Order: sequence, then C-alpha cells, then structure tokens
Amino acid sequence: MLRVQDEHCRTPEAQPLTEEEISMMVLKPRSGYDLEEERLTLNFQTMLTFMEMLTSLITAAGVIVLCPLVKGLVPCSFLNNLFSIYEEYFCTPKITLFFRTDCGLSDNQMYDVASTYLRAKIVDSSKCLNVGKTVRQERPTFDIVPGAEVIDSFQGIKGLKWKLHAEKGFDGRECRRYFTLSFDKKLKEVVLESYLAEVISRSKAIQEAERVLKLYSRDFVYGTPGREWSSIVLEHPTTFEKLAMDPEQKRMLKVDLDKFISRKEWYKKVGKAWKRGYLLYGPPGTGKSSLIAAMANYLKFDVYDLDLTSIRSDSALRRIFLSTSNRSIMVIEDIDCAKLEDRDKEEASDQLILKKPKFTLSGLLNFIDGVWSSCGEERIIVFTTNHKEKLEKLDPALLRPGRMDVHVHMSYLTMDGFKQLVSNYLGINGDHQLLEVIEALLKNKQVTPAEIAEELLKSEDPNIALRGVVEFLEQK
Ligand SMILES: Nc1ncnc2c1ncn2[C@@H]1O[C@H](COP(=O)(O)OP(=O)(O)OP(=O)(O)O)[C@@H](O)[C@H]1O
Repeated sequence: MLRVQDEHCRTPEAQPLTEEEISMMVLKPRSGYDLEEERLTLNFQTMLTFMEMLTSLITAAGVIVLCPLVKGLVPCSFLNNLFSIYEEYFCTPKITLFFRTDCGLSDNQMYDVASTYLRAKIVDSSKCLNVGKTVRQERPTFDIVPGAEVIDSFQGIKGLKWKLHAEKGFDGRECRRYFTLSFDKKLKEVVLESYLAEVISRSKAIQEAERVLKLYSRDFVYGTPGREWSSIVLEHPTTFEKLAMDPEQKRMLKVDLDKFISRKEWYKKVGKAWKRGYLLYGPPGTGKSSLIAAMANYLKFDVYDLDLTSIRSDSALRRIFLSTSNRSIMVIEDIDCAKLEDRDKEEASDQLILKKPKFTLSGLLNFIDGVWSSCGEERIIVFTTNHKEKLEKLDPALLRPGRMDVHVHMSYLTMDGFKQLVSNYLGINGDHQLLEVIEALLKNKQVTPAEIAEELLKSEDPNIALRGVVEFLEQK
C-alpha cells in the first residue's frame, strides 16, 4: 500500500517521518488549477504491493491500447499520464524537483534558468522544437515544447531527466508551465550541490552571450497566473550618440551612470539600496522616451514600463516590484497625469495604497526603497513628466534633494541637437549652406526634436529636406 503523507493533512496515527522517508520527499503539484505544494512520501515496505497492483493496471491498459475495438474509447492522454506516473515514481526511487514560474511573491528565476539551459540542449536531444525569429535576428532560435523531455548528463552521471509540463485549467486552456527534473535518489547530493550550480552558471553564460534587451510591460499578463510581466525584445535604435541633446548634458549623464554602476561596495557600505532615480522633464517630443532607450542600450539593462494607475493595492505593488530583475530600469511615464488621488474613490479597502490622506509620489519612492533595499541591486527608476511645475504642486517632497537623484531637463531643439539630427537623418556633418539660416531661425523658435525629425524624414535629398525645415521654422 502506498502511504501518502501530506504535511498539511497527516493522519492522527501517522508517525514522524524517518530520515529515509524525508530523503525520498518529492514536490508534486496537485491536478487541475491547484498547484499548492504537496509532500509525497513513499514507503519502501509498502511500495512493492502497490507496484504489483500498478503493474497489473498498466498491463490492462496495454491490452486496451492493443485492442483496436476499444482503442478509440480510451483517451490517449490518460494512458500517457499513467505510464509517466508509473515510470516517474515507481521504477526506481526517484527525486523530482519542480521548477515553477512563481516563487512566493516573485517570479522564480530557476524556471528561467532551466529554460535557458535546456534551450542549448534540445537541438541535439529533442524531436519536437518550437522555432522563433524576430525581424532583427539573423538566425532562428529553438525552444522546448510542452511534454518534451531532455535527458542530460553531468560528470559521467546519466539519466537526469528534464520535462516541460503545461498545465491546463478546467476550461481546457493552458494556465501555467513548469519544469521537472527527475533523477535517481542516489544522485541527490551531486544534483543539489553541483549539477544545479552548473545549470545556473551555464544559463548565465548563455544569457550573457545572446543578451537581448527586453521591454517588460503588464499589458498582456492578465489571465496569466504566476507572471506579473510579459516581455518583448527591446530593439530601440537610440543611443547616446544619436540623441539630439546638449553634448555636455549627455557627457554628464554617461559619467553619472558609469559612477552608479561602479559603486556597488559604496552603496553597501553606506547601507543604501543600490538604486538611482532620474526625473526627465520637458515638453512632449523632446526625447524623454528616447533617452530612456539610450540609457538601456548604454547599460544593457532591461526596461520595465509601469502604469501606476492599474495597481490597486499595496501588496500588488510590492509583488510587481519584487518580480523585476536586477540590472533594470523601471519607467513610470507622465507621472503628473497618473491621477493617483482618484483611486481611493473607486473602492473602499484597507489594502488600497491611495486612501486619504493622499498617496504621494515621495511615499511611493519610500516604498520602492524599502522593497529594493531588501532584494534589489543595480536598479534605476525613471519618472517622466511634461510639466515639472505640476509635479511641484502634486508632491513638492518629490523634488527635494535626495528624492530623485538626477533631474534632466529635455529642452527644445538647440543648434547642437539639430546638427545631431541632420547627421542621423541625412549623413551631413555640419557642412551645408542652409545650416546658418536654420541656426538663426532656431534661436527665436521653440521646436521639438520630434517635429524636426518629422521634417527630415520627408526626403533623403539634403537640399529638399533642409529647405523643408527652413519653411517649417519660418511658419512656426
Ligand atoms: N532628443 C532627441 N533626439 C533624437 N530624436 C528625438 C529626440 N527627441 C525626439 N526625437 C524623435 O521624436 C520621436 C518622439 O520622441 P520621444 O517619444 O522620445 O519624446 P518624448 O519626450 O518622450 O515625448 P512624450 O512626452 O510625448 O512621450 C522619437 O522617436 C525620435 O524619433
């Protein structure tokens, strides 16, 4: 007989687990939606009897499969499950590790580690692969498909069996994925102490080698249990070199970022969260989003785009921040338009972060400091606004020293910025008779880089494009 002992519902007569039983513990998800961890212990003395029963059952199942008359009546998936349960738990004493997408409040990094590690293995060992390619990628990438297995080896040890599972909800739709790694009980020490370390380090090396920046947003995560963010590859072409901005301002920003990156020990010494806050302000179309892309490209940091108005509770905000990775930029755009004070009217709940007295932006920063000081490193947070003066009214404390570390004014286009745009769009480096005319016009006009970029896009012929700019400035 199989004795199943659940940590949460042990029978009154159950004895404390022996060391042998503890070492046999595996984590196993329950069926259906409920993935709560369940400890399953197998008792050797009772296992044989059960195996006999199971063998008979499987033999019967085999007969059913072979019988063409009834074959169609038995769902294939049922038999597959039966076989894999048999093989997984009863052929040899096994340990199975589960790598699920979530890990308490945050995403489980080990799921991503496993996914990256296995991607490098599957081309040789899998029969089914997902193939993908974005416009900018030269080569396709391959990914493991649900149900596929990868048998790995390590230091002469064979039979480390990985499998990707896709779990379906009651409506038949896939609701979450997880990997399992099954191995002989004898290998427990080597797997937990050496193999997993090797998997982590290989996956890190692969990620570094094929590093693509990602843009995370929360637009598509609703209905995806276990994930707070969805991502796409960030392929923004803007770099500091391409930005139409005061050259000295650009230089200082790069120095500031370099200094931030190199000061890990300093942040530790003074007991501050290793984060830096930037406030980018200026009229629409002056390049605030472009600057964020330039910062991400410069640092090779992922970007998280957070819409604050969609967050209902303190705990949701904490979960969302905890689900972001290190070496990333959190962007909160148009902070003055967030209408944060209105949210407390929508619902009366103790959880709401925006109850009166009003939620303040500096309060949010305190909150973020708290979350990140406990678990985040190399984090940048960027607020943008078109109206700094509105922000002063909304939350004056935000602009006090020590709140946002760097304030960057994105101004209307200057001649330096214009030369940069002309170089980007027309390949001209300060050498055209219309440049002087344009310089004189720019001194008295307020135009944004976005407006001029639009004009420059109209023709690849420098004479036509620059004449268009002159006309545009004269009419402005
Ligand atoms: N400083 C700049 N340097 C180079 N290109 C720029 C700059 N500013 C704007 N542009 C061009 O204009 C487009 C829009 O600019 P961007 O979205 O970065 O401005 P923004 O200040 O973030 O605007 P908004 O406040 O409306 O979001 C960019 O895609 C880019 O082509």
